[in-house]
Amino acid sequence: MQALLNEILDAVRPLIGQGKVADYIPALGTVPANQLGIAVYGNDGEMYCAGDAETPFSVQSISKVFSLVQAIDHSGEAIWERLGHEPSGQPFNSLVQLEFERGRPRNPFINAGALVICDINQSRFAAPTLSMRDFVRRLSGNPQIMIDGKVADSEYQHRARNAAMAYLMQSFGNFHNDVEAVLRSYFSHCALRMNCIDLARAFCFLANDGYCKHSGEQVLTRRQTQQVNSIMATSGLYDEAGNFAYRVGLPGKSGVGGGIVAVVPGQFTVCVWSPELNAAGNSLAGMAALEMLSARIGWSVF
Ligand SMILES: NC(=O)CC[C@H](N)C(=O)O
Repeated sequence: MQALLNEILDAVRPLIGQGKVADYIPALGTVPANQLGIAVYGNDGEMYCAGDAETPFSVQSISKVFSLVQAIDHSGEAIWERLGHEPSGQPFNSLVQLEFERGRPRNPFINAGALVICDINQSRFAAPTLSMRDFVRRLSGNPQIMIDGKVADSEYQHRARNAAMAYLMQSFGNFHNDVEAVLRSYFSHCALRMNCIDLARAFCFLANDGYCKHSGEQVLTRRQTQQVNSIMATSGLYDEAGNFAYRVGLPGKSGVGGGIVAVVPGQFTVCVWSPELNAAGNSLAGMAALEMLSARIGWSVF
């Protein structure tokens, strides 16, 4: 495995230069593009990593999985009255579908859906940002994980599009808390700084029937775990979810910080990171690395 990871990173490194680091959030635009890391964490507790696997980055939309899991844990099936679990076929920050569908987002992994999930959690937690930070610290086994205040502030300064979505949903009666407060929570989740090792560990319960070994927590039931993985498989990479299923064949979740996490149910979690994105907002070299890994090991769930 170790040799394979080194080989894959060498093979995909030449792709760096062909994508574009996200700069619509100015604090992300300054991240050096020339970085590439990968971590594979087995259910047996073995960790393999290569490249910049220990360099923290902004998890961005990968946090949408943690928010969804918190919402399922604390609000249960009722959350699906507020949003769906259908792929959107639209960019992650699209507004058009939201108006047509009367303020009910297609799924929890596009921005509108994640904002509704944060609104649901805002009603449940006295301190949503701290609850989230502590949740990921437990899941990853790393008590040093922090929220990058500069990134969160930068996102809040440039919140027009996310704010538009939230206010549109409020106009349809699908938003219950103060919009600005929920936006703050959402941005602080996105601004969590974690590295590939942290994320591979934090997602391991999704490869292990909902049980997180190192924290001793049954995070989700077996059935809920299958459901979250199914939404990752159909919607985790926005309008590129089909391409990801075709090329990688695993439940996955990406973020505009350049991270992608993928789950091999019953076996492994993988996190790959490289900041340059393709046109859909997914890590360009990261996709290629996961495709090679899944092809070489025959990991597709399909
Ligand atoms: N796809 C992403 O990672 C988007 C998250 C980002 N914080 C946003 O709201 O635009």
